[in-house]
Amino acid sequence: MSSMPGVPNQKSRVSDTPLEFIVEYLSKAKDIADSNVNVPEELKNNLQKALDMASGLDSYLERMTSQESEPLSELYKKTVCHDWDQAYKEGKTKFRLPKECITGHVEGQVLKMFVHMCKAKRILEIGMFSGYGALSMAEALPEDGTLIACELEAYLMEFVQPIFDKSPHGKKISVKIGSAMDSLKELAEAGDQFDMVFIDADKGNYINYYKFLLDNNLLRVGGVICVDNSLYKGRVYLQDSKDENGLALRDFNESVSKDPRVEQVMIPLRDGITIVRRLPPSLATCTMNRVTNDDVFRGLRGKPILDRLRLDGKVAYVTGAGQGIGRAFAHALGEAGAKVAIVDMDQGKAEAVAEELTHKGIPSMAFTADISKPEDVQKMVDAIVAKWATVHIACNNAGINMNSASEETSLEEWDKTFNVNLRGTFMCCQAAGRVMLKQGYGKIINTASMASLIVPHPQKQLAYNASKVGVVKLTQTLGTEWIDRGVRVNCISPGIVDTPLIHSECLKPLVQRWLSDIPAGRLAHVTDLQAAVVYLASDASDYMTGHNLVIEGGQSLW
Ligand SMILES: C[S@@+](CC[C@H](N)C(=O)[O-])C[C@H]1O[C@@H](n2cnc3c(N)ncnc32)[C@H](O)[C@@H]1O
Repeated sequence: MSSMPGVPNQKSRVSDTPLEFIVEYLSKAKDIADSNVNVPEELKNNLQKALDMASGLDSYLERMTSQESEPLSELYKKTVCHDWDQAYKEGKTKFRLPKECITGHVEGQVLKMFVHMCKAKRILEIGMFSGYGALSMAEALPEDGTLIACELEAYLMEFVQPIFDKSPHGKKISVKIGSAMDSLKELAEAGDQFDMVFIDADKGNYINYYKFLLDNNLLRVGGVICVDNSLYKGRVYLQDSKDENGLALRDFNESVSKDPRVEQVMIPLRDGITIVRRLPPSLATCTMNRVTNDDVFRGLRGKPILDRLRLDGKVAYVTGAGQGIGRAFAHALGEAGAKVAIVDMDQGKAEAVAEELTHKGIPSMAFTADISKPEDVQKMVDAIVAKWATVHIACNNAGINMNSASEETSLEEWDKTFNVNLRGTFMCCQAAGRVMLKQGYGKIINTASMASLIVPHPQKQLAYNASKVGVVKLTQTLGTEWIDRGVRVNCISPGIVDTPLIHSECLKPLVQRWLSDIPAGRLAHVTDLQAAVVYLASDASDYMTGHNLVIEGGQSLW
């Protein structure tokens, strides 16, 4: 943080960290050395170097750390400028609150990083004070994330709320006023659980908070507790220390270091911050507690269910990925960890979507192909194998739909539709399938349609409907023929998807008609289909093959 007029900087606001003490002692030693002619120059020089080294560290950390947000900066300023002694004298606070206990810029950023790194969605803070740590962590929470802050002093709520209200992240925070232990009991009673907890309240109770969190499952397995002040002014390791809080923290640190339920590391940041991670239950405790230690308990191959949906290291392609469903599939596969080749007839669109993925840090490539042409299909698979050595996931999504009354459907329209929708999909299955059969592993996901089950109306689309029934039969046949060689083939049948085109004036009556046929009361969004493609592409669906996964808001049931 750059120092603001009238606002003390980090150096003057923190006066009790081990580093600050070292600076103070070095400074005193240097003064004594300088005033004594008998002290050798070399000793004075070394003292100066040690002093420079120690005193420059905090401000360097400040400068090299990302700037805080405007609301955090305002919160900091408001906190350090507030007369806390006066608030105490006027009976607004039960205790005298020292402004130095604010978490502050660097530590706030560290907490924010932890939230990002452990992808926390639910956070508990014990000891909020003026809300700097709470708002820092809330900034890193996703939109639907929540932070519950426990705070003894009701006055702090009115102090901080106006700034929480100014921040777009303030609404994620709810404050529980009262003794933190009472709040913890309430949360445990309600069966609440947290991904991350920040303990920063009365030091004597740290051990009680910690034990209660673990004994009552308030911290999920794999979750972390960040403990502030774990170095407590250095008192935890100075043998002659009599400081009550220092001794409490020393006992606390000892207890944590002996607790087999966790692993921990102490970081010498400011007054010390310990990161404690709750470990999965050990085999020994499983046997003791008569737990059935099988794949269900441990997760297949040790992976919890959401990890089994990950596609890390997988190579995928999606045809028709330049827009609509294909684009949504490509993003979903990439977000789940796969490298994705964006295949489309339109080079510009393929490149634009590949660029979107690159922007999100997903390895991708653009490839132009007309999947009704055998040579294009083979070149597509060859190009992907040349770049990424293999294909694990083939998403054959490209398709066309032309409307005409059946008695007027031309052979040209019929052939064109079948050439893309069925013949093209078959050629893609075959070209990708050959690579997959050779390596004994593959996931093919074809895009069929709800039209494979019902006859969508009132529009007339015979060739499309018939071609999509063909895609389902193609899927069922390949799915059963190839499964014993590690290749699963499934298809997704979307209902009517909401696209910009559908909103044109002339299609309005048609949309009204469709809506009355859909139990879900709305058209499908491309995002409704994303989880399905990830599931079918992942190892979680290994026992599923030849399946037609229908996602149509219930339309085919009416
Ligand atoms: C070190 S400050 C917290 C700083 C804060 N985490 C931040 O980010 O700036 C400690 C806070 O804990 C609160 N506190 C102390 N004892 C408490 C208790 N038993 N229950 C709840 N809050 C408590 C104090 O009122 C004070 O606001």
